[in-house]
Amino acid sequence: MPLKVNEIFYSIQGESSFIGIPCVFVRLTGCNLRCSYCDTRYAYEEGTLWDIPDILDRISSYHCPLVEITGGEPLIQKETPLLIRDLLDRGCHVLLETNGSRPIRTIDERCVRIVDIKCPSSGESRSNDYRNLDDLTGQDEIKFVLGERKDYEFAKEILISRNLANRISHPPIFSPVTNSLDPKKLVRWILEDHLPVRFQLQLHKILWGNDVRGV
Ligand SMILES: C[S@@+](CC[C@H](N)C(=O)[O-])C[C@H]1O[C@@H](n2cnc3c(N)ncnc32)[C@H](O)[C@@H]1O
Ligand SMILES: Nc1nc2[nH]cc(C(=O)O)c2c(=O)[nH]1
Ligand code: SF4
Ligand SMILES: [Mg+2]
Repeated sequence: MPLKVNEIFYSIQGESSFIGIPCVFVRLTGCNLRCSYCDTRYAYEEGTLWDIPDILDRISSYHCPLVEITGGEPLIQKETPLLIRDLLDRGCHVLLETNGSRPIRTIDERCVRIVDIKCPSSGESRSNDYRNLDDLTGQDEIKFVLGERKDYEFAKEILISRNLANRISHPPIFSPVTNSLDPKKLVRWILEDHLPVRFQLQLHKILWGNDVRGV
């Protein structure tokens, strides 16, 4: 069965602990959520059907060992676990960016699963499936994208009550919604509360601008 693909491109990883490393991105079409701040609405519908061998060929043409599967929401397509397993079997280092509403346990543990926990201002915080937290391996990553103070309080509460910093080897990531929450404000809050998190900005947007696709 084919996968619906929005875009495949080669860029600098702009998020996660892999920030700054060359990476091939496979952006899959379709999403089950509608976050208020989503910067990838063009991936909700647009895309073409690709067989897995053709995706693998395109990826290998970039001669890059790091591959990220993103979207849209990658876990709503049935074939995504197979694509990821095939990439891992070929020796790729694979990252999965997921909204955390679908079970990550369907994905090979050799893959780094980057799980977003949606905050109130996204309008999708009821979609979080917290059972995913029990399935994290040490190399997986957790991320909060924050639009306002209420989101920060929400993320802080989950961080502490669910002991997130001790479930994974990298610090959980706190990022501001780009061009919405003042990044300096977020940094001040983190420092005031001495939170064991990693503040992060979307590097690709700093480099190339906000609405540029394929970067
Ligand atoms: C476009 S989503 C695709 C993967 C998956 N649907 C998810 O939400 O994690 C990739 C990442 O971009 C983040 N993101 C989307 N719009 C953003 C914005 N305006 N500012 C900052 N981060 C944003 C999401 O929270 C997510 O961590
Ligand atoms: N350069 C770059 N890095 C990214 N990291 C995660 C992205 C995503 O949209 O999931 C992304 C993206 O769209 N571009
Ligand atoms: S889950 Fe990801 S792709 Fe879907 S609407 Fe939210 S940010 Fe956009
Ligand atoms: Mg993006």
